Amino acid sequence: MNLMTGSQVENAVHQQTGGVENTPLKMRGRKVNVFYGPKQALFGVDLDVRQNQVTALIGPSGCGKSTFLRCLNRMNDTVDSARVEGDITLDGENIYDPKIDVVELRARVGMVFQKPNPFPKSIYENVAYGPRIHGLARRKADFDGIVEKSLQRAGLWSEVKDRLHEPGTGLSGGQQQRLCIARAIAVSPEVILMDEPCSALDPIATARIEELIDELRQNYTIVIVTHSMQQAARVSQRTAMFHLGNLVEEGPTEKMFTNPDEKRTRDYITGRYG
Ligand SMILES: Nc1ncnc2c1ncn2[C@@H]1O[C@H](COP(=O)(O)OP(=O)(O)OP(=O)(O)O)[C@@H](O)[C@H]1O
Repeated sequence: MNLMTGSQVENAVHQQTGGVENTPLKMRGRKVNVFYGPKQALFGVDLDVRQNQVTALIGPSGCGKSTFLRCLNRMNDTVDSARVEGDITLDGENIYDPKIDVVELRARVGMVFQKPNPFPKSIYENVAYGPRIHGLARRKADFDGIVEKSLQRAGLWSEVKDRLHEPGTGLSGGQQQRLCIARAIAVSPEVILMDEPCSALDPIATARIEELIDELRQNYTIVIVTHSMQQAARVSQRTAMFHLGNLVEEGPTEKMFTNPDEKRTRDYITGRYG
């Protein structure tokens, strides 16, 4: 884990381009409990996610960050032993309501994983695949437009525009991760969930993704799990601290990193445990 001194945290927070304006609520979790078989992994988590902000989920390994993230687009449905209780809404609508179409939900709430995982297809097809299965385009020109716009937004277009029909797996790790971000963007999501998106990347590729996250929040709402305190401080406007399946506290990132209410948060961000 990366540790920060107090002044490093303050520098990172102050380098942010955006403020902590109170944008509208996008997603809301209330009394969220998650069980894997008999083992409870989350205990009554209440957390709001605000539109056009980056919310960072931090906390020691195994505290439930990824579990909470996966609740937000029902990825836990794919884990046989997982059971989710409580309320989670997207624009006020309960995403666990039986009438919700989960495939459509996952287009609205997209996900980028820890390890870049492009399909074994061309760069173009990696991006065009989602719009095709969701019926978002029919004519080639429309697909071409979506592919270009998504790659532009993911900051990859200029690097790949002359090799769109080469395999996505031939790109560097950082480029593959931006391709995965383009793939998520291609189906016009409202929220993008990122589970440690830089953990497999070198510092230069990481810096590029962090800049991109800051640009993306103009158009999307982002929730990111990270082990890097510098990253949370640099990219997020709000930070939520988890410990042993509980939400310890959440608030504006600047406050969380400079003057948290809870000792557990202070100890974690200053590297006293984790
Ligand atoms: N598929 C699963 N089956 C059983 N237990 C699980 C499963 N996924 C997670 N857990 C357990 O739930 C708890 C929370 O795990 P989770 O992965 O959400 O934590 P985390 O904070 O994201 O951890 P890390 O930082 O190490 O990724 C842990 O005790 C973990 O072992």
